[in-house]
Amino acid sequence: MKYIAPSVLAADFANLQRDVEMINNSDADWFHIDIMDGVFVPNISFGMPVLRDIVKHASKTIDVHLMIVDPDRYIKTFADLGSDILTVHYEACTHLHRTLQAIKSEGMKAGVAINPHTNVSLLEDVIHDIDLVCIMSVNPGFGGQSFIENTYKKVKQLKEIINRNNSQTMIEIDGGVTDQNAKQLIEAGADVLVAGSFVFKSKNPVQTIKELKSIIS
Ligand SMILES: O=C(CO)[C@@H](O)[C@H](O)COP(=O)(O)O
Repeated sequence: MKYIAPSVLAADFANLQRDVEMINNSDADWFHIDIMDGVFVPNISFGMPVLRDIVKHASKTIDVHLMIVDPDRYIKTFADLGSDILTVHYEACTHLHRTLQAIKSEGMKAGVAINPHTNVSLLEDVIHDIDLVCIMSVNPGFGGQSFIENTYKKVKQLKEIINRNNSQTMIEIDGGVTDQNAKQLIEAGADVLVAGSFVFKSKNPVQTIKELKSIIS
């Protein structure tokens, strides 16, 4: 099964309920929610009150991507808010294994995101503890950036690590995803594609999601 996760960062925040309902009524599989603190990344997105209200209306898996320093402080908070998957950045964790255990102990699936400069081999020793690796295909912090072509190589390398270790870890790609790279990413080994601008800036987001879904199915 392959998944499409529209990134709410690209939604119209003045019409957030409308955009949440659009995702509910589309072929999308997950809600991708970006939390940015202005420290780990040079941008601030939104925080807990907004996530709480998204969760109130969302009827699909809530996939939360924390772009924050010291994410351990907020694991329980994001569980209580209704996150199904909680992804922390490799670069923001001092004791990644402990963080992953803490996420799971709160009943969530544990994700690790890696920046474009971070080598996938760094995850091999904890691959069995990771439910999802989010490979950043742009530098995190902003929507609407261009896809970094080196991502295909990283997906293949990570897939090899996953297979070599008989792990069930899923691979998610985040940043610059369009109908031009979706197929190649899935062929390289990706399971989940996050798409923000490509969906929300299109004339018909429901149709765009449908098209992405048919490309990857
Ligand atoms: O995490 C991020 C950006 O840091 C992403 O989730 C973006 O929201 C993806 O947006 P597009 O590149 O698809 O516009």
